[in-house]
Amino acid sequence: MRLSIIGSGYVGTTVAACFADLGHEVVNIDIDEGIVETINAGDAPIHEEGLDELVADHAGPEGTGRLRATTDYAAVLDTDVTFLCLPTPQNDDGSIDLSIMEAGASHLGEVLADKPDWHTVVVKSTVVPGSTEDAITPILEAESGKTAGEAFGVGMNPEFLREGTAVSDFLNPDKVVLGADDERALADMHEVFEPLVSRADAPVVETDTRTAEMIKYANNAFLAAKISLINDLGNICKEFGIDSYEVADAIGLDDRIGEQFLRSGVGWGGSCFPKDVAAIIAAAEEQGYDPAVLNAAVAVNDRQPGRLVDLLADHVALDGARIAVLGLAFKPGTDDMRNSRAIPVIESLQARGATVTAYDPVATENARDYLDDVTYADSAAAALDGADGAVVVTDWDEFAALDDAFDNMADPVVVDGRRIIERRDGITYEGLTW
Ligand SMILES: NC(=O)C1=CN([C@@H]2O[C@H](COP(=O)(O)OP(=O)(O)OC[C@H]3O[C@@H](n4cnc5c(N)ncnc54)[C@H](O)[C@@H]3O)[C@@H](O)[C@H]2O)C=CC1
Ligand SMILES: O=C(O)[C@H]1O[C@H](OP(=O)(O)OP(=O)(O)OC[C@H]2O[C@@H](n3ccc(=O)[nH]c3=O)[C@H](O)[C@@H]2O)[C@H](O)[C@@H](O)[C@@H]1O
Repeated sequence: MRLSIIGSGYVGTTVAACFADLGHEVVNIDIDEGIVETINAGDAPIHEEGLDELVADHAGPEGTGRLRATTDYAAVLDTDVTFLCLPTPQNDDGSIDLSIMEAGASHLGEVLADKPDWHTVVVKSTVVPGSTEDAITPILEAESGKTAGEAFGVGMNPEFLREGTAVSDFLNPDKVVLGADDERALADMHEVFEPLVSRADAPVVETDTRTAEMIKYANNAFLAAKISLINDLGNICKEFGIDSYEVADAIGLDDRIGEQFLRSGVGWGGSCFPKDVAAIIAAAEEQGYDPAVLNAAVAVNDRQPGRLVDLLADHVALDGARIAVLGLAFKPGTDDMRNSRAIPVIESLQARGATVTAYDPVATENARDYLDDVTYADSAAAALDGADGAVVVTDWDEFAALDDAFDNMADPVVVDGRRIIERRDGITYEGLTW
């Protein structure tokens, strides 16, 4: 099929490259000319394992030609289905900010006015229940002068990929959720996903758009709350001198609990859990419901960075100290700094008079946009050299291999927020929840 993917960020680029790999003809539309040029040169605009290869295979000079990028929305006219993969950030009060989606829908609607035949528009961005029906569809209708269900169809297809493993998550989904209030839109979505579903043998959940929207929030809120619960329990373990990872390993054997997402530590960050939990809380409150568990999940998450710094302060006088921060990205495998726990950790260290030398294998450039007065080291060993203490914020594998580097610290105190460093002789080691 011929697909247009609007937005070439983490989701849009991954989805576009994977659909091209599955045999579709795909055009990526983004307002950022740099991103468009990068894709057309055969390179991935973001750091994701396997993405460079896919973009090179299909958009590069030697590629199949099944993937290209443009800034021109008119490219939609030569396609059958459009996916909206635009950002859905939060307002100051935590509620969803749909303005970018609305702007995208408006451009798309203008173009659809000139489309002679049927077209299906699929909302892939994470949007609160009712957004597709009440906000996006009316804009498409107003700008195109056409009626949804007659000239074009609208569907909602939430995305569950994780950053760092985006390509493999997209190609091996646990489920594919197809939300539509229109039979033809649903049929188009089935046709788009057919090569993926048959290859991955993934279950398909067919539902209406509102339920599809809610499934996405329920999925993220459940996972975020699961981490906050294990963090809460981990904090209790720490008070008792118990290793929360031993406890987590045991409870994870209960199928009803499951072993995944039980890694306690400095908490959840990233571009989605924080904003999505905030958005569904705000949406629930707007309906007059107080989501007590989700509010508690946020409260526990907000406390973990401060607990990490407090633990370091138990061993190191922070005022005037130089602290090494290992890891900046919100999780390993990505250069994404959005809502990284490194931000509150570093700000708290600085507020307490410490200076910070930080190291991350890939996120340093992005970190410069989020943090002030940080010195960036070229390696973990260089960050640790002469430091008065260290905290671990991201569980990059390479930190597990550190050994002699700790010997060069002025004071070898290591507070681990991710359980990646092994206890060893010669260092004072504290785990956040163990
Ligand atoms: N990042 C992730 O792992 C996941 C994100 N999501 C959801 O997917 C949506 C997109 O997220 P990301 O891909 O992370 O966003 P992103 O910020 O990485 O990328 C968005 C892209 O849209 C472009 N853009 C902005 N306005 C535009 C416009 N009017 N027309 C065309 N392009 C425009 C930007 O230049 C950027 O390249 C959000 O709703 C997010 O919650 C869902 C699952 C996973
Ligand atoms: O909606 C989204 O954008 C995505 O949000 C998350 O994916 P992502 O944010 O990329 O990363 P995760 O692997 O879920 O990690 C999120 C945060 O939780 C933390 N985490 C994760 C697992 C765990 O056991 N403990 C823990 O603290 C990570 O360090 C990270 O800061 C979801 O896992 C995806 O299914 C979803 O599509």
